[in-house]
Parts: sequence; C-alpha cells; structure tokens
Amino acid sequence: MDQLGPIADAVGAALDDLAGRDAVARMWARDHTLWQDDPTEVADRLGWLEVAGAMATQAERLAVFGDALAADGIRHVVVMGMGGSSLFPEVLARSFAPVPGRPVLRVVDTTDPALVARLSHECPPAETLAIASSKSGTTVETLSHLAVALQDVPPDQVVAVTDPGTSLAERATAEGFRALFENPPDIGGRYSALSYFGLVPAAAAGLDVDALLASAGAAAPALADPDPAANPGLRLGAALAGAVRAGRDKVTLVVDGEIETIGLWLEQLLAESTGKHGTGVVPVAGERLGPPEVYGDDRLFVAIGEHHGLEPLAAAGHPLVQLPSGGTAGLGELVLTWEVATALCGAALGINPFDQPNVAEAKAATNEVLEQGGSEIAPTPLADVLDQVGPGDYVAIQAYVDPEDGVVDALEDARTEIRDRFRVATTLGLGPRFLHSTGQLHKGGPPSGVFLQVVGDDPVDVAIPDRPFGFSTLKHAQAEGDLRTLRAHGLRAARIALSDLLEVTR
Ligand SMILES: O=P(O)(O)OC[C@H]1O[C@](O)(CO)[C@@H](O)[C@@H]1O
Repeated sequence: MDQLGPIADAVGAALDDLAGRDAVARMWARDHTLWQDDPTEVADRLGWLEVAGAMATQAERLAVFGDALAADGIRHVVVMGMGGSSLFPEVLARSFAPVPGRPVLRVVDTTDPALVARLSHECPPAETLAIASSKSGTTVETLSHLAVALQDVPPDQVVAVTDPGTSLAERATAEGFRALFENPPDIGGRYSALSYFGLVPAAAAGLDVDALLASAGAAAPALADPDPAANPGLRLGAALAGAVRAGRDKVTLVVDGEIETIGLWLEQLLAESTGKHGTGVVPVAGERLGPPEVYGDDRLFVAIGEHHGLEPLAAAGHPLVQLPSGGTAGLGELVLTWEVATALCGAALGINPFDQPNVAEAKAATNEVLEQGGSEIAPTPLADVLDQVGPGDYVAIQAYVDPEDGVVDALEDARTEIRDRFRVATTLGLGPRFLHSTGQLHKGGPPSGVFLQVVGDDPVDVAIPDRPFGFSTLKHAQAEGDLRTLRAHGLRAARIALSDLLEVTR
C-alpha cells in the first residue's frame, strides 16, 4: 500500500491535472500536444507504446536467429552499445541465469581500456557474436568497440541493431554482417527495451522473448485506463511529478534482488526523460537502504517487491510507493509501466520526456579535448567540495574506472559514508555510461548536484582502429569534457583523487 504522507496533496493535484487534460487517452492516441505544440521529438518518439505487439510478429525470426547461433558454436554474445541501447541487455544479462547450451550474454559500455583488453581474452573470437547497438549509428563508444571487434571477429559473427538508413545499417549490408535488425525509428533509445534493442540480445542468449512481450502486452489494457485506481502507470507518474513539486525529487529506488539491475535502466529512463529545464526526478538507484535518520526530507521511496526496512521510513514520514515485483517473469510489465509513468510525469511537469537537450554539450566538449589535447587536472581536496554540500543537494560520484574492478565496491562504501554524514542523496555512475543516462539530468535538471569526478589510471591502453587516439585518451577526454560542461553550467564539480575519496570511510 502506498503511503504518500507529505506529498499526498501534490500527487492529488497531479492526478487532477492529468485527468483534466485527458492525458492517458491522448498519450495512447499519440497526441503530441499533450507535451508540446511542436511535434519534433515527440510525435516521432511514441512507438514504444505499442512496440510489444508489433515485435510479437517478429518472435519467430528472432527464435530462428537465436537457434542458429547455438548451432554455429557461438558461446559468447557481446552487446556493444551505450545508454538506452545497452542498459536493458545489461538487465537481462544480470537478471537471468545463462541458458544451458546457449551463449552467455555480456555488455560492453565503457571506454576503460582494462576491460576492453580483458574482453577479447574472455570471449574467444571464434566463439563470439558481437552486436553493435546504436539508434543513431554514430555513437563513438559503440563504433570504437565495433572497430576493435572487427579486428578479430569475421563479419558473419557481427550483428547490427539500428534505425533504418543509418551509416551503421549501410555498413551491415556493405560489409556482410550476419544480420541487420532495423528498429522502428519512432522509438527513442531509453524507451527501446521491448524493441529489437532488447529483444535481439535476449534471443541470442536463448531467453524467452515471447514471455517478455506477453508480460508487457498483458499490462497494456490497465495502463490505458484513465482511472487511477486501475492504472498503475498513471498513479506512479503522478506520484513522481507530485514528489518533484513537493520538493521530494530524490526518487529512491529499492528493487527486488532478482531484478536489481533494473535500477540502472530506470535511472536512465527517469533522468534523461525528466531532467531538463531546471526540474526533474533525481533517481537514486543502488543506494544501500538505511535507517530514517540518514535521509533528508527530499526523498520519495519507490519499492519494487518486498523489503525489510521500509516501514520505519514510512513511519518517520517519508513517502513510500510500493509496486509488486513479478521478478524476471514480470519484466515486460515493469518496463511498460515505468515508461507510461515517465511519459505522464513529463506531461505533469510540463516538459518533453522524449528529448535530451543537454547531452550533445558534453559530446562536443569531449571532441574539443580530443582535438586540442587534454590538460593536467589537479585534484581538488575532497573536504573542500564536501564543505559545499547542504540539505536538498545530491552528491554524484562519477567514476571513470574499470566496471568490474573491486574499486566499485569501495566507491559504494564511500557513497554510503557521504550519505550518512551529510544526510544527502548519493548516486554512483560509471563513466562514460552515466553520460548516456544521468548526464542529461546533471546538466539540465535541478542545480542541486555536487559532482565528484574520479578517473582511474590506465596501466594498459588499447588502440582504436582508424582513430588517432586509444581508449585511455578517449576516456580521459570524456571525463575532462564533462567536467568542463558541468562547470560551464555553474555547477559544483571537481576532479577528486580516487585515494582521497576512498579515505572518507576511514
Ligand atoms: O543508440 P545511440 O544512438 O548509440 O545512443 C546511445 C545513447 O546516447 C543517448 O543519445 C544520449 O547520451 C541516449 O539517449 C542513447 O540511448
């Protein structure tokens, strides 16, 4: 049962507003004026509403594709993509046990050279299928990984998932890739989980695509119901918008262990969709659950599944929304419910939940650094930055490190310590993944972020074919470019020495 407490009035107002504008019906009718008069990046971004049904007609093709991989001796499937093109495959890889006799699914969405170097040892080229996933077909990380893969893997072990007509689609045909899956172009990256972007990796790993789609399909009628009592997406969207309006914009996700990594996907959906024009939901994913006294009065807790430790939070006056968890069997429903909620939250907040107006800035700054050469950035003492943290802020650790290194756990400890000491929300994003997820919110959302950037050293580098720089240079340029962009927005952002940040727990 939801316990909305201090945000109940604001949630009621959001529900009234959405009902008054006939929001649910207009959304399903693909009426872009629900969000803005200009149809650009709205009218052509609503294909996710019905994609589960459309994809059901492709289930046979996907099954044939998956069966053939196993028969051809493929043991590893590596998805190369960023943000919306890779995070749902990451959820699949981490939520489902490998299917016996089928390839193991893995995702690469980092420019950390240590991981890139390891990957080619851990996934022998003769047994590996590489999937290049990019809506635009132009994302530098994805194209760099593809270039590395093509050094060792023959084109008939490479697949492209992209929009029709992109340069990646042209390459798939010209270079004889094993398959090209052209995605419906009216679906934005972060809403693409139930399209080819999620389903091709699922089929390759031998997962039950039909079940995933059926779970979403079964949820659709309720999600189209204008009655909030019947529509969990409408209730959730109003709760998110009401929380933002009531100053509780730190939406803290507490997720069922089996599908824990859905938090990563939800983070990018919420942050990139709502974090703009100075407002938005600040999703807090993967933060350890604590006692009431470590939280400020800027939180809304959203729990998926049953958890110990929530009742004391509600009793202490923190608003709580509880959603059932269907585990892996309910993933399709969960995805569609949150997409509906996010789209309606955007309508209630008066923003377009389908664009990402600030993402290009950091990309441009990275290119500038690559062209002009990087600079030596002297680390700022952590204490100097933490001195600036106050109530209502959030501290975002942005770590350009090897995602599989133990340092990530140590950073989680540092994160918890900062949360407990300052009673502020904390996030931990791995670079450059977060640039395609929370990066939009950091720059365009509420200016309450305090950004701690750490950049791991690279004992080895990996060259990127056909580029004048390797992964290490790219990683450092991405970090520097983002730091410049955050500072250009007047935000509190600093490079911190990794050792200094880890010291915080001692
Ligand atoms: O699928 P693409 O075009 O490679 O883009 C990857 C990601 O980059 C972003 O455009 C923004 O960083 C996301 O919205 C998107 O999911």
